[in-house]
Amino acid sequence: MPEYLPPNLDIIRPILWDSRGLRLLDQRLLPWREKYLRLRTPREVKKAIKDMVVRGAPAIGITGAIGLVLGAEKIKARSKRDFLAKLKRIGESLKKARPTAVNLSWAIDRLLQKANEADVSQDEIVEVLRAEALKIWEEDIEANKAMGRLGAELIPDEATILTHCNAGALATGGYGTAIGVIRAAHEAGKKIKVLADETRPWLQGARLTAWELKKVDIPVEVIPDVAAGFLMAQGKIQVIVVGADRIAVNGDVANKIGTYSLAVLAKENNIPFYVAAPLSTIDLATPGGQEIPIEWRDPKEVLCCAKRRIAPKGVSALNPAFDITPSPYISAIITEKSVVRAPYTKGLKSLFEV
Ligand SMILES: CSC[C@H]1O[C@H](OP(=O)(O)O)[C@H](O)[C@@H]1O
Repeated sequence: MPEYLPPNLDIIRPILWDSRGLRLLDQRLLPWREKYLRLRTPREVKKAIKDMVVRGAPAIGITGAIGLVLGAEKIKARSKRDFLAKLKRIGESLKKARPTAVNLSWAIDRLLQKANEADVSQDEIVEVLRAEALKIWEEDIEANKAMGRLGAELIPDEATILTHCNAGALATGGYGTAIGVIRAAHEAGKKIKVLADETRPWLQGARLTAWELKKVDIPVEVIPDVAAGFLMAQGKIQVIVVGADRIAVNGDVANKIGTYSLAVLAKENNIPFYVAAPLSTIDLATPGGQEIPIEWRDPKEVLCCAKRRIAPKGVSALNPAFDITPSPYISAIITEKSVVRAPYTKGLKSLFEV
């Protein structure tokens, strides 16, 4: 059974792919159980992304791309034109799984463009798409390691680093963006330790970041989200590094809900606030944060904790999954190419100049 995996696969593997389909580490069950779900169709992949079996901007981009390949393998078409039209419909449907992270639409559009450009037979297009999906995956791991190296230079030795949500190997193709910076600083011999916001309501920090950092032997403690400001004011945090789901061309950042509050508190306490993200998360077509679509999820995610309802029946909840941090609150954006500082529009655009 051939496996389709990048050569530089990380030790933490949320995504596995072989000729029988796609296997996803079910992140809803971590840290209690390490169980893989097998998916064979784009519909199953779309549901897995929507239900957050896999989550994190680059990881859902890679997963969406593989979902498109799974669909392409099964298309019955009368002509290449018919094949491409059916492929596009599958891609457009996958894009709708989650709206905020630009990586999902970016990855799907990259494969659709590759299919349209390929001057090969319909069967050969599937091979082209499979190769492109793997290339996206491999590029993401390399990008994480490159931004890790660049970001680690910003981390003081013996620093306590606060991070929010999970921007690690579980959220990417491997190694991580914000967690990649942390891993690189640790691997460079810096005696750092991490405070992980629990990140209500989905608890990506307490459940996923703590699980990841423990696996790679990086000291980590979980804190309630609401404790971050106090710990900053007490001088217990020297630097903050978070991931991103979409970065507008002016440097405004969409990231997990709670990020904006951290950025304002960081500025108030003169603590550097860094965003680590690959170029695939930068969306030059989005002028500013107000144009980024924010996903609102099921209120039940707020109203329940550990499968028990924590609010009285008849009381609902608001559950915005992301917020927008205006660029003036961001000290720098760490990418695989360079560390970009204000003025962000010029710096971010220059990353894409050939
Ligand atoms: C490296 S992208 C990680 C990014 O995605 C997370 O959101 P979710 O868990 O809902 O997919 C969060 O915003 C992280 O910063």
